[in-house]
Amino acid sequence: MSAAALEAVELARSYGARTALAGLTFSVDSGEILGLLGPNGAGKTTTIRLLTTMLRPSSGTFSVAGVPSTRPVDIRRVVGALPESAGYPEHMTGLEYLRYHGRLFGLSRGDASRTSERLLNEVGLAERGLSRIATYSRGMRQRLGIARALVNNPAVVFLDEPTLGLDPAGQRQVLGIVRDIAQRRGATVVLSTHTLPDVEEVCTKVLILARGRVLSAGTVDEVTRVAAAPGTALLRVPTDGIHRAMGALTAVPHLTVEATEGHPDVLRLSLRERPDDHPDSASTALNAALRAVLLADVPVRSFEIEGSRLSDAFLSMTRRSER
Ligand SMILES: Nc1ncnc2c1ncn2[C@@H]1O[C@H](COP(=O)(O)OP(=O)(O)OP(=O)(O)O)[C@@H](O)[C@H]1O
Repeated sequence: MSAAALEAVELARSYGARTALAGLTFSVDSGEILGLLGPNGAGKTTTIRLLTTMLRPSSGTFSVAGVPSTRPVDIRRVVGALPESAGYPEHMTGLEYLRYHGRLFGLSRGDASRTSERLLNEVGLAERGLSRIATYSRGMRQRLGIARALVNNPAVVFLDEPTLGLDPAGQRQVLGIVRDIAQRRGATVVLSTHTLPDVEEVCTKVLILARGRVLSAGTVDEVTRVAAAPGTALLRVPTDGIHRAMGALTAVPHLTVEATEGHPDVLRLSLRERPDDHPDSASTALNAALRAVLLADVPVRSFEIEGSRLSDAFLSMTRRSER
């Protein structure tokens, strides 16, 4: 059995004729935080539901902490999950809620109480453990949901959009907890989100899905470098040189030149087609563009290559997958 905390091999799921997930293969180690990204309908929730055994795969296998997917009851013992829209019993206190879930996992009364108090502390709810959940804010509910997902001391924790709808302070708190889960507990976290800055901030790895397929996987740096790599650039020249610059750029192959709204001195250069997806080919075309403008004696005020952030990578890859 593999040493990875979480491993999937050719995992697929269809709903009738619709393929929600096709051939998902990846692995993550203990203590890693994997960002699961993708536009609506990409297959993120399906992935989480498969890996937490709420859904059966149409084909493929996976393992969690060495437990194979053929043993779903045992998998449930080693995973924890915060679903996308978790509901809570409003009349219970946070402490009662966690104790109840501890008991469901077979903890003794004493252990369930001790574990619940420790978890309330871990998610910053120690002061509010005796208040009814009805009085909790959205951020407090999310943190309680994360505490619940940790009740069985899982090897892998799945969090579906944990920062959705939280204010910046609430987001910070949740991301701090996510980091602690990985660093202090040594657990693996799978974080499904649309919030790219969250991923850049806490994730060690990223998996980008679109239409049920993997578009890219690797560290944040790798994904950003390969996908977003210099695909567009902003060129600033004196306003009276703009037509000359445009004329010079028409000779550069694979390049689209557009004006930018509200900035008469700025042109956006992008690659019309890519002979291959190698980042160097994009750099070569943009370098040729810059050279052409300089050879036409147009003074270049600035030349900024875009695409060094994960959000650019995400947009460029998901846009390409729509074609
Ligand atoms: N129960 C179902 N029956 C039929 N089709 C489904 C079902 N659940 C999901 N799908 C389809 O499977 C695909 C993947 O959906 P999924 O919910 O996994 O995407 P997602 O990435 O989580 O999207 P979102 O970001 O909107 O939550 C979509 O095309 C969706 O319409």
